[in-house]
Amino acid sequence: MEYILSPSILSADFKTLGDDIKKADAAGAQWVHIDVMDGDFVPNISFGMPVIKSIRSATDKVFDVHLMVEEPGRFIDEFAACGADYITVHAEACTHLGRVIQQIKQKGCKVGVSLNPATSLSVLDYVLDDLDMVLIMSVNPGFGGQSYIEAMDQKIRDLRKMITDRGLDVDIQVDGGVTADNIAHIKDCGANVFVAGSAVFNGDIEQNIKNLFKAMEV
Ligand SMILES: O=C(CO)[C@H](O)[C@H](O)COP(=O)(O)O
Ligand SMILES: [Fe+2]
Repeated sequence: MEYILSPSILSADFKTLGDDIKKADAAGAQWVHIDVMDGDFVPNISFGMPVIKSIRSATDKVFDVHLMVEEPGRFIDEFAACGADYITVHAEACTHLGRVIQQIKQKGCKVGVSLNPATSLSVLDYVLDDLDMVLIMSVNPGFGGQSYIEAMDQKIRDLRKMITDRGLDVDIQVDGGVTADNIAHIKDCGANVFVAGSAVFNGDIEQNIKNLFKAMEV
């Protein structure tokens, strides 16, 4: 299984965003996690397509776009056009989740579905076979710098079992409160894609990434 670090630029310094991304890239982080917030699905607003389009020139690493947006099906064409490789939508935000999954696939992007901490895995029952990735939110979405919710350990274990039992190859991404202190434990629970915002961008980016990879023991 491939283990991937996806630094969340929500915690980067926006005045030197391109440089911060280049540092994360040079330190070996495989993906770039891009948090889009609409002020409706979550109580915060971040940034949108023009910023994504602009930073596309800073790196050729995978753009992992996490849409915290109500009815994201309205914007899939635009996010695909500005350089997203993965587009992840929240199950809670989609009236017609199956249709949005197909929209993302039709654009040639990898597709992820995200679940808030209180959302049951059962919403995946009839769509899991169509997915490249499931994003388990380990904080309530909207802000960086929150603490990992321990109850998500069992949810990750249950999801890994569900994927294995069905003989599927679906990545499990964990987002929220991931640090060098808990990343090995989250990996043991069954996750293989790790989002880290404050644990990457607060302080020395290269050293933080080294510490996360070392703790992950890749
Ligand atoms: O989706 C998110 C928030 O809704 C962010 O990706 C996440 O919170 C990362 O920040 P941190 O690692 O500091 O918790
Ligand atoms: Fe995120």
